[in-house]
Amino acid sequence: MSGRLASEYSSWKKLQGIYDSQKSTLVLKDLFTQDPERFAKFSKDYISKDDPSTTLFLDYSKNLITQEVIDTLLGLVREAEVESYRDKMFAGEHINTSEDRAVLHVALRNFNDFSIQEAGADEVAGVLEHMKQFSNAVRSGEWKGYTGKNITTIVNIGIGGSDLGPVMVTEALKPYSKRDLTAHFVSNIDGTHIAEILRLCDPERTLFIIASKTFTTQETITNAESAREWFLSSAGDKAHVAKHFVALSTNTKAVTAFGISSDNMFQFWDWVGGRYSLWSAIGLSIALVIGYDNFEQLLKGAHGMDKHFKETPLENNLPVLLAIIGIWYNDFYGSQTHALLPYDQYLHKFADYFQQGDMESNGKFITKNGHRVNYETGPIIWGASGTNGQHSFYQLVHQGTKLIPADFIAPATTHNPIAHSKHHRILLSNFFAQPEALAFGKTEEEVRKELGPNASDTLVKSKVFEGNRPSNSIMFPLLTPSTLGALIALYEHKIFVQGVIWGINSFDQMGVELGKVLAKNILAQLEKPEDVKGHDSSTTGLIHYYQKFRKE
Ligand SMILES: O=P(O)(O)OC[C@H]1O[C@@H](O)[C@@H](O)[C@@H](O)[C@@H]1O
Repeated sequence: MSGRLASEYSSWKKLQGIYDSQKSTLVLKDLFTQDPERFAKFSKDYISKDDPSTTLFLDYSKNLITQEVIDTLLGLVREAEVESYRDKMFAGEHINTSEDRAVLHVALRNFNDFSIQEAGADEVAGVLEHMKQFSNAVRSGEWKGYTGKNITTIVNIGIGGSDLGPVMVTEALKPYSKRDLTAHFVSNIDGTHIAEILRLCDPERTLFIIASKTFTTQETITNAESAREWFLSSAGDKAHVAKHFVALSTNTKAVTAFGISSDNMFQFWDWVGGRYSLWSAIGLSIALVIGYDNFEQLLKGAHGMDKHFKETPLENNLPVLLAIIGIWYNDFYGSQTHALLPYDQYLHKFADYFQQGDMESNGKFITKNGHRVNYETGPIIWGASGTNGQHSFYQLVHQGTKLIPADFIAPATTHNPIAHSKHHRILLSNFFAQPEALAFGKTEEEVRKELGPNASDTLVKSKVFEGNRPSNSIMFPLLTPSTLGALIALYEHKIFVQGVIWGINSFDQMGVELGKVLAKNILAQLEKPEDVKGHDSSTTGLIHYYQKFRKE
């Protein structure tokens, strides 16, 4: 991050020039015809240096790029000093400047490879050991509830980064889960969420995991208090809380005040951002569900990608490539969104997860130096698992008026090869067909040929696919814990690279604060109409409407 606005870089200006002069010739059909080597040139294999069985394959040939575009985008990466910022992150420098904090999720999965000096980095192994002991004890049945029964249900209570990561990963790695241990996740303050989950729980066999970095988040603390009240209405004695409540937090004081002993607290540190915290104690529910060894594989998979990001030249660096291609569409083509489309049911929460990961990180208009950007920053992230999306929003992706770059993600093999893998072959045939159709479309001539001479012009036109809609394809042999770790770290570092180029701080989240403050003020005014003060007429009117129906 050089301190300048991205638009001031010479490579940015050059990119604008390339876009203006070459836009009409950047046509995928032609680019593929002109260069039979295009796929070989614009695809990369990732093989983990630590564990060669962990691999990913990235095909980025179906993008509106030439070697010149890529080279110029890489020039942007250099001008923005991304490598130096990356090294600062790994060294523990306080690159989260607004909060004066290091950004060290890489330290949580380091396994002694990188030397990191920040306070707390030397405590990571100890917390992992605590997580290992505890998860083994619960899974083996050695840890008993207050009536001497095994734990069969865990309920993670957390929100945002203290929820989405554990939810996504436990879903993604279900084939590795202990099937007789049920995991629930409560996040919403809406009492319906916890009420419906508690209906499924037996107080004698349920473990509540209160996950909150700050331990002050209103939703989490309120849900945790209601869970404790529900538990005590059966257990009676407060001493039993120790067997059924644990906390994952950086705030020992608040955890103890809640009534959870520090023995049952799993620590982490202020340099772990909420949306980067699944690798920390926040991952306890993951370790409980898939077992500690698999959790460690997840960390190791991410560590392999960290090494790749840190050590690989820019032109072969997968997170860098994803980042610059994203910038090309976001800042030059004017794309507003980016779709994540995993063709893997186990990854059905992947887009939700990176919606927070990306949008909370890069949804900012002020640079680290306090200037307003004069370009677009983070895209809107959305998506759903294939093939469901095809029967819903793909219509707009194919024939709508917007350019929506997309990442298609799929495993070559499945954990569920039912019907001799027939399902998986059909799934993959769609995974291959969609990016092809998006890229190459269907011409009027092709449609006419298909429909015959009697087809009306209108019908023919409605069936034309313009094509030239870009996508990346990411494949891997099987969705294993280490592959998932590498895949998540790939996107984390993509977000990092983009943030550095845009000159913003990807690691604070000031934008979520205002809503919290306003809601607290209003909460104090909800009882009586005469208390409702200081609002616009719309907000006042809405609160008065509520007050007509208000019940205890
Ligand atoms: O883990 P706690 O502190 O409860 O925070 C939960 C979430 O709160 C939100 O307001 C954001 O700041 C998120 O980044 C964070 O993950």
